[in-house]
Amino acid sequence: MSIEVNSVGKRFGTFVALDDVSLTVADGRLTALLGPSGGGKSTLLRIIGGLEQPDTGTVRINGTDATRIPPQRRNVGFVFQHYAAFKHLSVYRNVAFGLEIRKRPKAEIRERVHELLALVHLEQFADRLPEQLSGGQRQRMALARALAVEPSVLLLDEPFGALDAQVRKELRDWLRRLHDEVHVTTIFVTHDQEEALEVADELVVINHGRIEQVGSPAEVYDKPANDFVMSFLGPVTHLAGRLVRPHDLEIFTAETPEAVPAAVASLQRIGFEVRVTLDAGAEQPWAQLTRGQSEALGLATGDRVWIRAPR
Ligand SMILES: Nc1ncnc2c1ncn2[C@@H]1O[C@H](COP(=O)(O)OP(=O)(O)OP(=O)(O)O)[C@@H](O)[C@H]1O
Repeated sequence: MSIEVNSVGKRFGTFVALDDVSLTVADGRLTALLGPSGGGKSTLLRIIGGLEQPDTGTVRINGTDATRIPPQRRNVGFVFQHYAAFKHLSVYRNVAFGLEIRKRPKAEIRERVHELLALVHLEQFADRLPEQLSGGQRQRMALARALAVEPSVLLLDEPFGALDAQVRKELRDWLRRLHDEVHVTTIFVTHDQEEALEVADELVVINHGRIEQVGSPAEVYDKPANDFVMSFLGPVTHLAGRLVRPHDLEIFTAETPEAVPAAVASLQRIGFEVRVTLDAGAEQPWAQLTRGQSEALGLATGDRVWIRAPR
């Protein structure tokens, strides 16, 4: 189902959490709300889900004005960072819960729950209690539970936020594949640019209660609307007063048109990359090279080089 947010404003006291936010999410998309902490991502997600009321503006779900409809009647599924499972119920019963309270036939529930547990790769854990699962498995159970009642919209608020880096990475891949199978319109909140770039069809960059840019991961990364988006989406450095991606900065060992002279201040090897800090007088930009590039240039500390930002 499509979602239309129209001129939504929200204040907490005098603090403006959302300032005239408008956004359209197309049916079946996986959209990331990305931005720094406190920017208003969760507030926007909660307004879409009906957990929070906007002061101004409207939310339409599949063309219908849902602004005053309570969350339980919006047909949305939620997953939060700290998922509140029923501790005394098995994984199976946790996933079945929404169907049981809707008084669906037992056989239908059994079939649906097994289907969902297979989808999230938790079939063999059906009889365990939530506390007997790892953090990543618990979040997968949370997703199965949210999907059980066939929501039109899935809202995820930092669903992998509390997990370690390795598990987060696995769950990202998994969420992407799950979405390719299920196609439910999904909005997820993250402050992690890599997570957003990797998983989402569309990014919505939010800062200080405003949308800075909406676009595909490639558009937002390659054509940032402003310096904020550019800095937030990846590392940046300064050359000739401009923001430049360190991996776009070109280094030459001979004088080159449009390149400015600099000295190699330091070389630092970090995994597969080499960071070259340069001294260009007023500015100290840094470049990110592969080991191969660095070796081909034969750079050493103190060398005189010429550096250029891409056009
Ligand atoms: N119920 C509330 N009462 C008062 N202030 C609130 C309330 N909810 C949110 N805020 C404030 O609104 C701002 C936006 O919060 P929100 O949770 O939407 O940001 P966020 O971008 O999701 O950040 P985070 O990633 O840290 O959750 C924050 O400054 C927050 O302190």
